[in-house]
Amino acid sequence: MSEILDGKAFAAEVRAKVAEQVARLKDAHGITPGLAVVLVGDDPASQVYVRSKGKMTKEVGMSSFEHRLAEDTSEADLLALVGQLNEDPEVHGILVQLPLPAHVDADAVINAIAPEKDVDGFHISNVGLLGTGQKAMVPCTPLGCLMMLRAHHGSLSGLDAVVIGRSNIVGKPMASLLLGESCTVTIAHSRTKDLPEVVRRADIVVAAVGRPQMVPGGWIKEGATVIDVGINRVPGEGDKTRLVGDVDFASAAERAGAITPVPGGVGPMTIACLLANTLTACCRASGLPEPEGLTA
Ligand SMILES: NC(=O)C1=CN([C@@H]2O[C@H](COP(=O)(O)OP(=O)(O)OC[C@H]3O[C@@H](n4cnc5c(N)ncnc54)[C@H](OP(=O)(O)O)[C@@H]3O)[C@@H](O)[C@H]2O)C=CC1
Ligand SMILES: Nc1nc(=O)c2c([nH]1)NC[C@@H]1CN(c3ccc(C(=O)N[C@@H](CCC(=O)O)C(=O)O)cc3)C=[N+]21
Ligand SMILES: [Mg+2]
Repeated sequence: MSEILDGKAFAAEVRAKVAEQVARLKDAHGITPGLAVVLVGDDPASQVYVRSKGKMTKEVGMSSFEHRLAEDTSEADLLALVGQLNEDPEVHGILVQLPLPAHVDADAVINAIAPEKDVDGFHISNVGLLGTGQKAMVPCTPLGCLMMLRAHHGSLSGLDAVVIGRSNIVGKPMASLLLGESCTVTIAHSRTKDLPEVVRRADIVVAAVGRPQMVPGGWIKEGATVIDVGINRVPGEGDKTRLVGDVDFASAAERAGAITPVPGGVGPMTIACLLANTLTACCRASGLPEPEGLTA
C-alpha cells in the first residue's frame, strides 16, 4: 500500500505560513495583500470555487475583492474592469475565473492583466519567464503539485516524469517545472501512442486529463509517485454525485509508492498556492523580500 499525500493537510500548512507572513506585513509595514477574483456568468462549479477562494483569502488575513459579472458581459467591459484592477494599489493579485463565455477572447483578457498581478501565471510574459527559467508567477495547480513532490522526494533530479495532458493551465507548466527540477520529462496527450507503456516507465506520474479514472493501477510502476490533478464529478449513490480523479485510486494505491487522493489532494493545494502567489506578488510590488518556501 502506498503513502497518501494529504493535500488537504499540506494546504492548511501552506495557508498557515501565508497567514503568518500576512500578519508580519501588516505589523511591520501596514500593508494588506489583496486578491481580486472576477467571475463571469453563473456556472455552478465556478461559483463554488470562487466562494471558497474568497473565504480562504479572508481567513489568511488578506483583502478579498469579488467581481461577479453577468454571462453576457462584453469583452470591452471585462477589459475595462481588468484595467481598473491593474491600477488599484490595494489589489496585488488578479484572477479571472476560467472558462470564460465563448463570446469573450480569453487570451486577450488574460494578457490584459498586469503580469506582476497575474497570480494564475497565465499571462504570456509569465509563461515565457517560466519557460526560460526566470522568476515568474507560477500557475497554482502545477506549483501545488511541485510542492508536494519536493516534500515527498527531496530532490527530483534524474527521475522519469510523465505528465498526461498538455493544457496551458496544467500540463505544459507542470512539465516546465519538472524540467526545471532536472527530471526527464515526457508529455503525453490524446495522440500519444501506447500511453500505458509510456506511463509504466515513470517514477512520477502527473495526470491532468479530465477523464474519470482513466489511468488504471496496472499502468503504474511499482513504487512510483502519482499526482492526480483530475476533478471529475460522476454519478454517486442514489441521486448524489461524487468527485473522482483521472486515476483509479484503489488500484493505483496498491502499486504506487505515494499517491494524492481526490478530493483532498491537488485541489486544496491549488487554492493555497493562489494565496501564496498573492503574497509573493504583494512582496514584489512593495520591494520587500519574497516569502521563503512558497515560490517555485
Ligand atoms: N485540482 C485542480 O486544482 C485543478 C484540476 N483541474 C482538472 O484537471 C483536469 C485537466 O484539466 P485541463 O488541463 O484544464 O484540461 P484540458 O481539457 O484543457 O486538457 C486535457 C488534456 O488531456 C489530454 N487528453 C484527453 N484525452 C486523453 C486521452 N484519452 N489520453 C491522453 N490524453 C488525453 C488532452 O489531449 P489533447 O491536447 O491532445 O486534446 C489535453 O491535453 C480536469 O479534470 C480539470 O477539472 C484543472 C485545473 C485545476
Ligand atoms: N483562472 C482560473 N484559475 C484556476 O486555478 C482555475 C480556474 N480558473 N478554473 C477552474 C479550475 C479548477 N480549479 C480548482 C481549484 C480548487 C479545487 C478544489 O479545491 N477541489 C477540492 C474539492 C472541491 C469540491 O468539492 O468541489 C478537492 O479536490 O479536494 C478544484 C479545482 C481551479 N481552476
Ligand atoms: Mg480546462
